[in-house]
Amino acid sequence: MKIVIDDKIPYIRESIGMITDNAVYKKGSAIGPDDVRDADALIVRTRTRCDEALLRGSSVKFIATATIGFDHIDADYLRRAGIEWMSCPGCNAASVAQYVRSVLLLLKRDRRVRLEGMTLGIVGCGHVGTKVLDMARGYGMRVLVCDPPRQERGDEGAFVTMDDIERECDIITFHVPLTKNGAHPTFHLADEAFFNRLARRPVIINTSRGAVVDNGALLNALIYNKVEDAVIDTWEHEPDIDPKLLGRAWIATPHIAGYSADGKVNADNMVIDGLCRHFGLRRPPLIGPPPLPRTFVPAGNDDDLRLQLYNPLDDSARLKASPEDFEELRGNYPLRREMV
Ligand SMILES: NC(=O)C1=CN([C@@H]2O[C@H](COP(=O)(O)OP(=O)(O)OC[C@H]3O[C@@H](n4cnc5c(N)ncnc54)[C@H](O)[C@@H]3O)[C@@H](O)[C@H]2O)C=CC1
Ligand SMILES: O=C(O)C(=O)[C@H](O)COP(=O)(O)O
Repeated sequence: MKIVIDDKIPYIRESIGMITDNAVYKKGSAIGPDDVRDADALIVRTRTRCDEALLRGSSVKFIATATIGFDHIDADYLRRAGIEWMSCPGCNAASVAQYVRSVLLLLKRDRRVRLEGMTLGIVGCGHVGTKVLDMARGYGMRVLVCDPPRQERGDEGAFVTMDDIERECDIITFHVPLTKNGAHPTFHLADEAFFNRLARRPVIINTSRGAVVDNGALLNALIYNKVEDAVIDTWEHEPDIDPKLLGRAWIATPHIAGYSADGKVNADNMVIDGLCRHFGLRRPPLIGPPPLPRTFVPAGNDDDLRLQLYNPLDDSARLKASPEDFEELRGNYPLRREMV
């Protein structure tokens, strides 16, 4: 069985080696029709667009993306082509929540913000948003949740409109998938009109997908003081990000909010499960995350410990110093642990 695999999926090689001796590892953005023509399965990240241009005429029967987001998968084409596919729902949700928690702790420590006095708006409350909700409530924050699809399904919980988010929030964080169709598309959900309606000069956090926020409109909102600050992990046109927006953002990271070792291992295990189920194979043993480095010595109170485990300002400094290395910074990322 031939499996083509993105070469930046960590920890997976040993398990794949127990499944096939014909695994081809390649840079995600370089995987092309010639690579997949005679393949049975494809294991990708967000850097491989899986559509007709890649797959027409190939023998691929199964695709797994080791990510939560799947806007790089052309699901309609795969259905028509009879190719089964899977993503990894929730795999790195705790990692993204860790990122947002660290941002809140930096606001508290470095900006002297009293979290108990703040209103946080969560736009999109699925795997990630729910973890952010629990965490923010734990800090005594008032939290407003906008999630029209869940509200329409009659899910439990109090939901608000985007108008409420715009009017009442001091911090707004986006956790939606990138969609262009359907009843509630998220492409440019935060556009110029959104920024013009903001009442409280909030901090904007985007760890979802770059194009959920119109980056040009966000830049103008920063320039004209409509927002207090921006924390940007996901960018329009990655890796060619807007240098002006990079310069203005308080925290600017290269799409690594989900890059915990724990999240990567979760994704690997889900992918291996799906692959073995699809092809009726015996499952190799579960993969586990690596231990924390011996040099890690916990110090201080709970806030200090959490910032010691992960401080996004470190990633931000690296990206600001060399934005041209956006993909390298991701590809060679020192994966963090979510907890001790
Ligand atoms: N920066 C990073 O490293 C990572 C980014 N992500 C991104 O975060 C997104 C969210 O992840 P999850 O929470 O796991 O997804 P999820 O699918 O569990 O939750 C998304 C939520 O957004 C809601 N939603 C959809 N359209 C909406 C709209 N127009 N307005 C408000 N809510 C809307 C859905 O009803 C759902 O509850 C992913 O789709 C992915 O693009 C995910 C993991 C890592
Ligand atoms: O899971 C997702 O969705 C993400 O955005 C990942 O955390 C990052 O994607 P890749 O770097 O693995 O493509």
